[in-house]
Amino acid sequence: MQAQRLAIPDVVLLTPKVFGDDRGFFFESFNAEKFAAATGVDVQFVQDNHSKSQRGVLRGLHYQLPPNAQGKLVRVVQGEVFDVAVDLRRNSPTFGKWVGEILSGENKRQLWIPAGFAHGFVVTSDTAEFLYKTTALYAPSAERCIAWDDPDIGVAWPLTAAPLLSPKDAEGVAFTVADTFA
Ligand SMILES: Cc1cn([C@H]2C[C@H](O)[C@@H](COP(=O)(O)OP(=O)(O)O[C@H]3O[C@H](C)C(=O)[C@H](O)[C@H]3O)O2)c(=O)[nH]c1=O
Repeated sequence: MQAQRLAIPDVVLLTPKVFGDDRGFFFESFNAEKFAAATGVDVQFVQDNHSKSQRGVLRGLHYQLPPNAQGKLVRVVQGEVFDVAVDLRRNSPTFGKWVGEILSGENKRQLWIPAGFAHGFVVTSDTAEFLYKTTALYAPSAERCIAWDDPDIGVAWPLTAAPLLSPKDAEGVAFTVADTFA
C-alpha cells in the first residue's frame, strides 16, 4: 500500500496494492497493521457505512463533536467522487483549510480523515457507491454541518451545476470558530 500525506499532513491518501489476474482483481481494503504503519495512528473502527448517490449529489460538510468525533477511512467502490476534508482543529496551522482528492472504483484510493475534520464529497460520475469506516458510532445529537459553499473555507468543488443536497445540507450553516475542535 502506498501512502501520501496531503497538504494537511494528518490527512493521508492510501493507494492499495491491487492483484490483477485473468479472473479480475483482489486487494486488501483494510489491514490494521499496514494502516497503522501508513498513518502512524492505531485506531479501532466501530462502524461501516455505505451510501449510493447520483451525479451532482453533494453530501457534507459534516462532522461529530467530541466525545463522538469520528475518524473516517473513506473509499469508492463504484463511480467517482471528489472527496474533501476541512481542518477544524483550532490549534492546527491549517485550521479552516481544506484538501480534496478524486476517489473512484477505478483508482481504488482511500482517504484517512482523522477526528477534528469536517468531511464531504460530490459525485462526478452517473452514480457512486461510497463506503467508509468510522472510529466512533453515529451520534446525531453530536452531528454538525457546515455549508458546502462556505466562503471562509472556499472548497473548489468540481461542479458543473448546482449540487443536489439534503434539506440539512441546504440549510447553509456558516463556518464559525464555535463548534470546532481544541
Ligand atoms: C451518517 C448516518 C446516518 N444515518 C441515517 C440518518 C438518516 O436517516 C439517513 C441519512 O443520513 P444523512 O442524510 O446524514 O447521510 P449523509 O448525508 O450521507 O451523511 C454523511 O455524510 C458525510 C459524507 C459524512 O462524512 C458523514 O458520515 C455523514 O454525515 O441515515 C444513520 O443511521 N447512521 C449514520 O451513521
